Parts: sequence; C-alpha cells; structure tokens
Amino acid sequence: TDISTHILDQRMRSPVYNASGVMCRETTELEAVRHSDAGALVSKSCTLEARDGNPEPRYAATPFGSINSMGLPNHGYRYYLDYAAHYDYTDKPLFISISGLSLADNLHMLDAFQRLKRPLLPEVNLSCPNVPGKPQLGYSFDDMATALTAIHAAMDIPFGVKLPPYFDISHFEMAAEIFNRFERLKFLTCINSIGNGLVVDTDSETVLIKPKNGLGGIGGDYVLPTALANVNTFYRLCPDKQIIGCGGIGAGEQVFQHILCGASAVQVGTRLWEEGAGLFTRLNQELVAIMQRKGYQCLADFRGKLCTL
Ligand SMILES: CC(C)(C)CCc1c(C(=O)O)[nH]c(=O)[nH]c1=O
Repeated sequence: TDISTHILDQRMRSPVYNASGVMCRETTELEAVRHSDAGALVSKSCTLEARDGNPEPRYAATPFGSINSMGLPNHGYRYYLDYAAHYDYTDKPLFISISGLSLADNLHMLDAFQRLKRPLLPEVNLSCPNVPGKPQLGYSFDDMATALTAIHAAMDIPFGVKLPPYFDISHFEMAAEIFNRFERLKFLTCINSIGNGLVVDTDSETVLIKPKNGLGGIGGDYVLPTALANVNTFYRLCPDKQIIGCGGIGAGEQVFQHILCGASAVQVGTRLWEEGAGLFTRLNQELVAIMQRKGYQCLADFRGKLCTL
C-alpha cells in the first residue's frame, strides 16, 4: 500500500504534515516534524520582524477542537530563511508560510526566499491582516487580486496560498477566477481556521482566551465539513492547481476524506497540538488500514473520486 504523493515534482513519503502555526515556530519544533513520520513540514507564518504575539492564554483546546488568537508570534523571516538555507531538501519538502503585515513586506520576504535558489515551497497566508478596518486579504477580493498580481509578477518560483474558509458559492467562484489567472500559483491550502469564533466556559462564565474579548480562530472537528467543501469546490474550479487539505483531521478517516475530495496532501493543526508528533505515525497507519480494507493500492486510486448523488 503506497501512501506517497507529490506536491509539484517533490515527493512526500506520507501525504500528512503539520499545519502552519503548530509545532513550527522554533527550529527544534521544525526538526521534530522533520524527524517524525510527517511527509513534509511548514514553518510558522513569518513577518518581517520578530513578534511576541498576543497575551496568553491565546490557545485553548475545547471538547471538539480548539480556539486561538496567537497574533502571529514568530522569530521574523530571517530566522526561517536561515533554516531554509541549511535545510536538506532530499529528506522531505519544506514549505515556508509567509504572512507579511503589508504587500511590501510580503514581496520583500518572498524575494529573499526565492534568492536562496532552494526548492522551498512558499505558502502565502491570505488571512494576513489587510488595512485596518478592511476584511482580511482572503475576503477582500479586489485587494487579493492586486496582491496576487504583484506577487506573481515578482515570483519566478512556484508558490501557493493558505486560504480562509469560504461559505458563499459566489465567493468560491470569485476566488477561483482570481487564482486561475496566475500560472505559478500552483497550490491552494484549504482551509485556515474559521475566524472569530467564541468558546465560553459555563462554570466560570468566562471566555477561554485573553485576546479579542475571547474571539479566535476555530479548528478541529467543528471545521471538517467546511474544510471538505473548500477542498472539493476548489478542486473542481481550479483543475490546474493542487489542493492541500487542512481542517478537522484527527484520524486516518479524515485524511481519506480530504484526499477523496481532491487533496494532494493534508495538514493537521489542532490534533497535532494536542497529540504531538507521534500523530503522524498513527494517521499513516490508519490511512493504510482504510486503503487495504477498500482495496486501494495508492492515493491516485481514489483522489478526487468523491461520488455525488
Ligand atoms: C490571524 C492572523 C494573526 C492574522 C494570521 C496568523 C494566524 C493565526 C495567529 O497567529 O493568530 N492563527 C490562525 O489560526 N491562523 C492564522 O493564519
């Protein structure tokens, strides 16, 4: 049973790896993912300068997932640039998440990474903050088109984007129309956390996290249906791009479902935060067991073959 996959021409022995933001801010964490059974690794979204992020508590596990308002804590792009400069690319693919506070910052960082002349894979976080008072880039279609036009013009290496969840069919169509303009935009990672949820503790009658009056991105079991809808819809609307699934993965079954919906690889956030890097070994084993039960030899036997009624 072969669970290997490729993103562009880069082979992954397993289709499963970490989601940006989890187990990837420190080089020690990146190395833990690299030494695990994950098929790749992605770094914490970086900004031009290092950031402490928001006051704690800023992450909380909940009965069916998690809530977070980390506030982009990271060591600044140079720290991840150094990791990418010395990385052994024959091992497993390295994705670099970029979340500049402005288009100029994104262009500066992306240029620095492409000047390394290494096969790293940039993942531009479109949940990055836009001008205050405007929706995030991923929800401001004109600004998103402007930013991607500038990024595509500046990038001569392939890159991807990390997308917020969409819910309205017209938004899927408008977003896909924009992404399909850009040939070197080669992969779409769907989805980021579902924004600005609120989790309340009944006994204390209090929110769980300190920032933003307790509002934060929701991950975990709660988001699986939305994640699968985004994976499958962009899989159908953007046939020239690969889809990386993210959201609601806690067992091999959800890895299977994401790939059935069209994902070429999948990322795990909440479950990885809660379980640690041994998770990848478990998910790989559970995926193999499902494939064996169904008689599939490789991921291509079922990728994108979701049946409709
Ligand atoms: C939400 C932002 C702080 C604007 C970007 C970083 C980010 C964070 C974060 O650092 O709070 N959390 C997420 O679940 N997704 C993200 O993309």
